[in-house]
Amino acid sequence: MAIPYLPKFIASDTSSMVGPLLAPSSAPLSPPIFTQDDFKKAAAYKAVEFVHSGMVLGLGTGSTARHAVDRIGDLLRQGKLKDIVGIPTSKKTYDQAVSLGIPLSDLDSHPVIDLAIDGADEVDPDLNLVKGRGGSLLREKMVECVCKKFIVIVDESKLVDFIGGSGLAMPVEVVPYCWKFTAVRLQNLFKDSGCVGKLRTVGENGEPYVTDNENYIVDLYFNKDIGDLNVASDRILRLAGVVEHGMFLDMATTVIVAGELGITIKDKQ
Ligand SMILES: O=C(CO)[C@H](O)[C@H](O)COP(=O)(O)O
Repeated sequence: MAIPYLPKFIASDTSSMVGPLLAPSSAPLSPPIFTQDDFKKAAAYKAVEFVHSGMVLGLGTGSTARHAVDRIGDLLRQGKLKDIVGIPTSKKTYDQAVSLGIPLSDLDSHPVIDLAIDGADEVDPDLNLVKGRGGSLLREKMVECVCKKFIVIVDESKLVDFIGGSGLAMPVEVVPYCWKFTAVRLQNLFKDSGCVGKLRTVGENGEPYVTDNENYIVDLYFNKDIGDLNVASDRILRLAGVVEHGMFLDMATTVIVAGELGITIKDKQ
């Protein structure tokens, strides 16, 4: 279902609108120009329409999910949502939610989640995802695999023909112990797909990126389709030293895509 009225979903905050949308009505008509962040926000706001008072909510991580968490905070403050409990998927989201006054809990106290809203790095035609380029894949997967509904929010640049199809990383969280050994073993699993594994680093000195769980991330790059994703998933998870990978297979129940043509809602068949 394509809804060709993107501005409708971001109309409550016109500060993010750019170009002719802010121009006076007497200005010459020209096509509105939206930024990628406008699309992220539009998808996020649409997803928050599915949030109801009393829900236990999985709160995603990343620049798209951030808009959804902000919106939930706004609605709580305005009294339009009540009795929400948020389960954050990262320390960053925890901090954001605390700053917005969103009541928080964890999976020990709330093992079943009504709805999770999160971004993704890739979405394939079957709604399989790559997540974790923001580094939070483990907690995201723990939260999102126990939710009744999982809404993924993306701008249209995240749509791919096959997982790995963006040419960007498929992250794997590994224990720091002998990570090089694990990276080589991961790479060897997908030799036929030209797989290259690189340790994710930060800063000028190339220090390893450390996840919220004190692990490292090996980013896998493929130069072609890796085939059966469930087989690939099993092979990765069988390697000692691997904690979790960023393929979220058969988990999304709905994907909301925002782009030049408006918002599209895709439901898992
Ligand atoms: O998986 C994630 C973090 O681990 C993010 O949801 C994913 O990287 C998308 O991020 P963004 O919305 O900033 O593009």
